[in-house]
Amino acid sequence: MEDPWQEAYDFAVEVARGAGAVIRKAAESEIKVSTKSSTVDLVTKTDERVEKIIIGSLKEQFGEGTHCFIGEESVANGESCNLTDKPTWIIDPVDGTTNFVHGFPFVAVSIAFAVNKQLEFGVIYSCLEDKMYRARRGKGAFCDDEPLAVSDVADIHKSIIISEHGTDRSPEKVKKIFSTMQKILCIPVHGLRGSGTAATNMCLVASGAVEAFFEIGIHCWDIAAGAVIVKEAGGVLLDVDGGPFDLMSRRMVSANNETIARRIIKEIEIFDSERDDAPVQKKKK
Ligand SMILES: O=P(O)(O)O[C@H]1[C@H](O)[C@@H](O)[C@H](O)[C@@H](O)[C@@H]1O
Ligand SMILES: [Mg+2]
Repeated sequence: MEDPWQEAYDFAVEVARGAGAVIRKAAESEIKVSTKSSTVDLVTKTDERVEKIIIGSLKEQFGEGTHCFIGEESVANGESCNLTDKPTWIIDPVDGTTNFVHGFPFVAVSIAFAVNKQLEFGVIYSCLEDKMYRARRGKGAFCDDEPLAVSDVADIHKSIIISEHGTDRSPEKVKKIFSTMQKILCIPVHGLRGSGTAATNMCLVASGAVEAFFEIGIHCWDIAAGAVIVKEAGGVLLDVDGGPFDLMSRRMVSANNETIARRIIKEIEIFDSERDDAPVQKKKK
Protein backbone atom coordinates (compact mmCIF):
# COMPACT_ATOMS: atom_id res chain seq x y z
CA MET A 1 0.00 0.00 0.00
CA GLU A 2 1.42 3.39 -1.00
CA ASP A 3 0.33 5.42 1.99
CA PRO A 4 -0.83 3.08 4.75
CA TRP A 5 -1.27 5.59 7.57
CA GLN A 6 -3.08 8.52 5.93
CA GLU A 7 -6.47 7.31 7.14
CA ALA A 8 -5.16 6.95 10.69
CA TYR A 9 -3.63 10.45 10.52
CA ASP A 10 -6.86 12.06 9.31
CA PHE A 11 -8.84 10.16 11.91
CA ALA A 12 -6.44 11.28 14.69
CA VAL A 13 -7.05 14.92 13.75
CA GLU A 14 -10.80 14.46 14.08
CA VAL A 15 -10.51 12.53 17.35
CA ALA A 16 -8.23 15.24 18.81
CA ARG A 17 -10.69 17.96 17.76
CA GLY A 18 -13.57 16.11 19.41
CA ALA A 19 -11.53 15.51 22.58
CA GLY A 20 -10.66 19.21 22.71
CA ALA A 21 -14.35 20.14 22.55
CA VAL A 22 -15.00 17.88 25.57
CA ILE A 23 -12.17 19.61 27.48
CA ARG A 24 -13.44 23.10 26.58
CA LYS A 25 -16.91 22.20 27.83
CA ALA A 26 -15.51 20.65 31.04
CA ALA A 27 -13.51 23.83 31.70
CA GLU A 28 -16.82 25.68 32.14
CA SER A 29 -17.88 23.55 35.13
CA GLU A 30 -16.39 22.90 38.54
CA ILE A 31 -13.24 20.75 38.25
CA LYS A 32 -12.58 18.10 40.93
CA VAL A 33 -8.87 17.48 41.36
CA SER A 34 -6.97 14.40 42.55
CA THR A 35 -3.22 13.76 42.62
CA LYS A 36 -0.94 11.04 41.21
CA SER A 37 2.85 10.73 41.72
CA SER A 38 3.10 13.83 43.95
CA THR A 39 0.84 16.47 45.47
CA VAL A 40 1.50 18.71 42.45
CA ASP A 41 0.90 15.99 39.82
CA LEU A 42 -2.77 16.73 39.18
CA VAL A 43 -5.44 14.64 37.49
CA THR A 44 -9.16 15.21 36.94
CA LYS A 45 -12.15 13.18 35.80
CA THR A 46 -11.78 14.96 32.45
CA ASP A 47 -8.28 13.49 31.90
CA GLU A 48 -9.69 10.01 32.43
CA ARG A 49 -12.87 10.58 30.46
CA VAL A 50 -11.09 12.12 27.47
CA GLU A 51 -8.53 9.29 27.35
CA LYS A 52 -11.36 6.75 27.34
CA ILE A 53 -13.10 8.62 24.51
CA ILE A 54 -9.89 8.79 22.43
CA ILE A 55 -8.87 5.16 22.92
CA GLY A 56 -12.49 3.98 22.47
CA SER A 57 -12.78 5.80 19.12
CA LEU A 58 -9.41 4.49 17.91
CA LYS A 59 -10.25 0.91 18.90
CA GLU A 60 -13.61 1.14 17.16
CA GLN A 61 -11.97 2.45 13.98
CA PHE A 62 -8.87 0.24 13.84
CA GLY A 63 -9.73 -2.85 15.87
CA GLU A 64 -8.54 -3.86 19.29
CA GLY A 65 -6.06 -6.57 18.46
CA THR A 66 -3.83 -4.94 15.87
CA HIS A 67 -3.08 -1.57 17.45
CA CYS A 68 -1.50 -0.90 20.88
CA PHE A 69 -2.13 2.07 23.15
CA ILE A 70 0.04 3.97 25.61
CA GLY A 71 -2.11 6.55 27.39
CA GLU A 72 -1.11 8.73 30.32
CA GLU A 73 -4.07 7.76 32.50
CA SER A 74 -4.02 4.06 31.50
CA VAL A 75 -0.37 3.87 32.55
CA ALA A 76 -1.22 5.68 35.80
CA ASN A 77 -3.78 2.92 36.35
CA GLY A 78 -1.19 0.19 35.92
CA GLU A 79 -1.10 -0.53 32.17
CA SER A 80 2.22 -1.16 30.51
CA CYS A 81 4.30 1.55 28.93
CA ASN A 82 6.38 -0.49 26.50
CA LEU A 83 6.84 0.64 22.95
CA THR A 84 6.96 -2.42 20.66
CA ASP A 85 7.15 -2.74 16.87
CA LYS A 86 3.35 -2.94 16.65
CA PRO A 87 1.33 0.07 15.49
CA THR A 88 1.06 2.07 18.73
CA TRP A 89 -0.91 5.16 19.69
CA ILE A 90 0.73 7.37 22.33
CA ILE A 91 -1.82 9.64 23.99
CA ASP A 92 -1.87 12.52 26.43
CA PRO A 93 -5.58 13.36 26.75
CA VAL A 94 -5.02 16.63 28.63
CA ASP A 95 -1.48 17.96 28.43
CA GLY A 96 -1.35 20.83 30.85
CA THR A 97 -3.69 19.45 33.50
CA THR A 98 -2.45 22.07 35.99
CA ASN A 99 -3.30 24.79 33.47
CA PHE A 100 -6.73 23.22 32.94
CA VAL A 101 -7.40 23.19 36.69
CA HIS A 102 -6.32 26.81 37.12
CA GLY A 103 -7.81 28.26 33.94
CA PHE A 104 -4.37 29.07 32.50
CA PRO A 105 -5.12 29.15 28.80
CA PHE A 106 -2.83 26.47 27.32
CA VAL A 107 -4.21 22.94 27.30
CA ALA A 108 -3.52 20.39 24.57
CA VAL A 109 -4.66 17.00 23.36
CA SER A 110 -1.62 15.08 22.12
CA ILE A 111 -1.89 11.98 19.92
CA ALA A 112 1.06 10.28 18.24
CA PHE A 113 1.35 7.10 16.22
CA ALA A 114 4.42 4.88 15.94
CA VAL A 115 5.15 1.77 13.88
CA ASN A 116 8.32 -0.30 14.35
CA LYS A 117 9.15 2.22 17.11
CA GLN A 118 9.28 4.99 14.52
CA LEU A 119 6.96 7.94 14.98
CA GLU A 120 4.78 8.22 11.87
CA PHE A 121 2.66 11.23 12.79
CA GLY A 122 1.72 13.56 15.61
CA VAL A 123 -1.38 15.64 16.26
CA ILE A 124 -1.58 18.33 18.95
CA TYR A 125 -4.82 20.23 19.41
CA SER A 126 -4.33 23.33 21.54
CA CYS A 127 -7.98 23.29 22.42
CA LEU A 128 -8.46 26.59 24.27
CA GLU A 129 -6.72 28.50 21.46
CA ASP A 130 -8.43 26.26 18.86
CA LYS A 131 -5.19 25.57 17.00
CA MET A 132 -4.64 22.19 15.32
CA TYR A 133 -0.96 21.29 14.93
CA ARG A 134 -0.08 18.15 12.99
CA ALA A 135 2.75 16.49 11.10
CA ARG A 136 3.41 13.27 9.22
CA ARG A 137 6.89 11.86 8.83
CA GLY A 138 8.35 13.18 5.57
CA LYS A 139 5.29 15.28 4.76
CA GLY A 140 5.73 18.54 6.68
CA ALA A 141 4.18 20.15 9.71
CA PHE A 142 1.15 22.41 9.82
CA CYS A 143 -0.87 24.58 12.16
CA ASP A 144 -4.41 24.44 10.82
CA ASP A 145 -3.50 24.56 7.12
CA GLU A 146 -0.43 26.79 7.41
CA PRO A 147 2.97 25.11 6.98
CA LEU A 148 5.23 25.39 10.02
CA ALA A 149 8.92 26.27 10.02
CA VAL A 150 11.33 26.66 12.92
CA SER A 151 13.12 29.95 13.53
CA ASP A 152 16.36 30.64 11.64
CA VAL A 153 18.12 32.17 14.66
CA ALA A 154 21.56 30.57 15.10
CA ASP A 155 22.89 32.95 17.76
CA ILE A 156 21.80 31.77 21.22
CA HIS A 157 22.00 35.39 22.45
CA LYS A 158 19.03 36.15 20.21
CA SER A 159 16.90 33.25 21.38
CA ILE A 160 13.94 32.52 23.62
CA ILE A 161 14.20 29.19 25.42
CA ILE A 162 11.39 27.23 27.09
CA SER A 163 11.71 24.87 30.00
CA GLU A 164 9.38 23.61 32.73
CA HIS A 165 9.69 22.58 36.36
CA GLY A 166 7.80 19.28 36.12
CA THR A 167 6.05 17.60 39.02
CA ASP A 168 8.96 16.17 41.02
CA ARG A 169 9.76 18.72 43.72
CA SER A 170 12.62 16.94 45.48
CA PRO A 171 14.90 19.81 46.53
CA GLU A 172 18.03 18.42 44.81
CA LYS A 173 16.19 18.15 41.47
CA VAL A 174 14.60 21.59 41.78
CA LYS A 175 18.05 22.99 42.57
CA LYS A 176 19.47 21.52 39.36
CA ILE A 177 16.51 22.76 37.31
CA PHE A 178 16.94 26.33 38.59
CA SER A 179 20.71 26.22 38.30
CA THR A 180 20.35 25.18 34.65
CA MET A 181 17.81 27.95 34.03
CA GLN A 182 20.07 30.51 35.71
CA LYS A 183 23.02 29.49 33.53
CA ILE A 184 20.95 29.65 30.36
CA LEU A 185 19.40 33.00 31.30
CA CYS A 186 22.88 34.41 31.94
CA ILE A 187 24.37 33.27 28.60
CA PRO A 188 22.42 35.65 28.13
CA VAL A 189 19.36 34.74 26.08
CA HIS A 190 16.49 37.10 25.23
CA GLY A 191 14.17 35.23 27.58
CA LEU A 192 12.99 32.08 29.30
CA ARG A 193 9.37 30.97 28.97
CA GLY A 194 7.05 28.06 29.73
CA SER A 195 3.45 27.42 28.66
CA GLY A 196 2.83 24.62 31.18
CA THR A 197 2.34 21.99 28.49
CA ALA A 198 5.17 20.15 26.82
CA ALA A 199 3.05 19.55 23.73
CA THR A 200 2.33 23.25 23.26
CA ASN A 201 5.97 24.11 24.00
CA MET A 202 7.05 21.87 21.13
CA CYS A 203 4.52 23.53 18.82
CA LEU A 204 6.06 26.89 19.78
CA VAL A 205 9.47 25.56 18.68
CA ALA A 206 7.95 24.22 15.45
CA SER A 207 6.26 27.52 14.65
CA GLY A 208 9.41 29.60 15.24
CA ALA A 209 8.07 31.54 18.25
CA VAL A 210 10.91 30.19 20.42
CA GLU A 211 14.21 28.57 19.56
CA ALA A 212 14.19 25.60 21.97
CA PHE A 213 12.34 23.64 24.62
CA PHE A 214 14.04 21.17 26.93
CA GLU A 215 12.92 19.23 29.97
CA ILE A 216 13.93 16.29 32.17
CA GLY A 217 11.06 14.36 33.76
CA ILE A 218 8.50 14.55 30.96
CA HIS A 219 6.89 11.32 29.67
CA CYS A 220 6.61 9.82 26.20
CA TRP A 221 2.96 10.95 25.90
CA ASP A 222 3.97 14.59 26.57
CA ILE A 223 6.45 14.72 23.67
CA ALA A 224 5.71 11.98 21.10
CA ALA A 225 3.42 14.04 18.87
CA GLY A 226 5.56 17.16 19.37
CA ALA A 227 8.67 15.26 18.28
CA VAL A 228 7.22 14.64 14.81
CA ILE A 229 5.94 18.21 14.56
CA VAL A 230 9.31 19.77 15.51
CA LYS A 231 11.23 17.50 13.15
CA GLU A 232 8.90 18.10 10.22
CA ALA A 233 9.12 21.86 10.81
CA GLY A 234 12.90 21.56 10.31
CA GLY A 235 13.98 21.31 13.95
CA VAL A 236 16.20 18.86 15.83
CA LEU A 237 15.72 16.54 18.80
CA LEU A 238 18.55 15.41 21.04
CA ASP A 239 19.03 13.78 24.39
CA VAL A 240 20.07 16.19 27.16
CA ASP A 241 23.54 14.55 27.11
CA GLY A 242 23.96 15.34 23.40
CA GLY A 243 23.21 11.77 22.25
CA PRO A 244 20.29 10.69 20.06
CA PHE A 245 16.74 11.48 21.16
CA ASP A 246 15.14 8.56 23.01
CA LEU A 247 11.35 8.81 23.36
CA MET A 248 11.20 6.64 26.48
CA SER A 249 14.08 8.31 28.33
CA ARG A 250 11.98 11.09 29.91
CA ARG A 251 14.36 13.81 28.78
CA MET A 252 14.80 15.82 25.64
CA VAL A 253 16.05 18.96 23.95
CA SER A 254 14.07 20.17 20.95
CA ALA A 255 15.43 23.12 19.03
CA ASN A 256 15.36 25.01 15.77
CA ASN A 257 18.89 23.82 14.93
CA GLU A 258 21.78 21.79 16.31
CA THR A 259 23.89 24.84 17.22
CA ILE A 260 21.23 26.13 19.60
CA ALA A 261 20.51 22.63 20.95
CA ARG A 262 24.18 21.92 21.71
CA ARG A 263 24.73 25.33 23.33
CA ILE A 264 21.85 24.60 25.72
CA ILE A 265 23.09 21.07 26.38
CA LYS A 266 26.39 22.57 27.65
CA GLU A 267 24.45 24.18 30.51
CA ILE A 268 22.04 21.38 31.46
CA GLU A 269 22.58 19.80 34.86
CA ILE A 270 21.30 16.29 34.31
CA PHE A 271 19.44 14.42 37.05
CA ASP A 272 18.05 10.87 37.12
CA SER A 273 14.54 10.20 35.89
CA GLU A 274 13.36 6.62 35.65
CA ARG A 275 12.66 5.58 32.06
CA ASP A 276 9.04 5.19 30.96
CA ASP A 277 9.77 1.60 29.90
CA ALA A 278 11.57 0.60 33.12
CA PRO A 279 10.44 -2.87 34.24
CA VAL A 280 7.39 -2.43 36.49
CA GLN A 281 8.72 -4.50 39.42
CA LYS A 282 11.79 -2.26 39.57
CA LYS A 283 9.83 1.00 39.50
CA LYS A 284 10.23 3.16 42.57
CA LYS A 285 7.02 4.06 44.42
O1 LIG B 1 -0.28 18.03 32.27
P1 LIG B 1 0.42 16.75 32.09
O2 LIG B 1 -0.16 15.87 31.05
O3 LIG B 1 0.60 16.00 33.39
O4 LIG B 1 1.90 17.03 31.52
C1 LIG B 1 2.83 17.97 32.05
C2 LIG B 1 3.90 17.22 32.78
O5 LIG B 1 3.33 16.45 33.81
C3 LIG B 1 4.90 18.18 33.41
O6 LIG B 1 5.95 17.43 33.95
C4 LIG B 1 5.51 19.10 32.36
O7 LIG B 1 6.35 20.03 32.98
C5 LIG B 1 4.46 19.77 31.58
O8 LIG B 1 5.09 20.54 30.60
C6 LIG B 1 3.68 18.63 30.98
O9 LIG B 1 3.18 18.87 29.81
MG1 LIG C 1 1.33 15.70 29.63
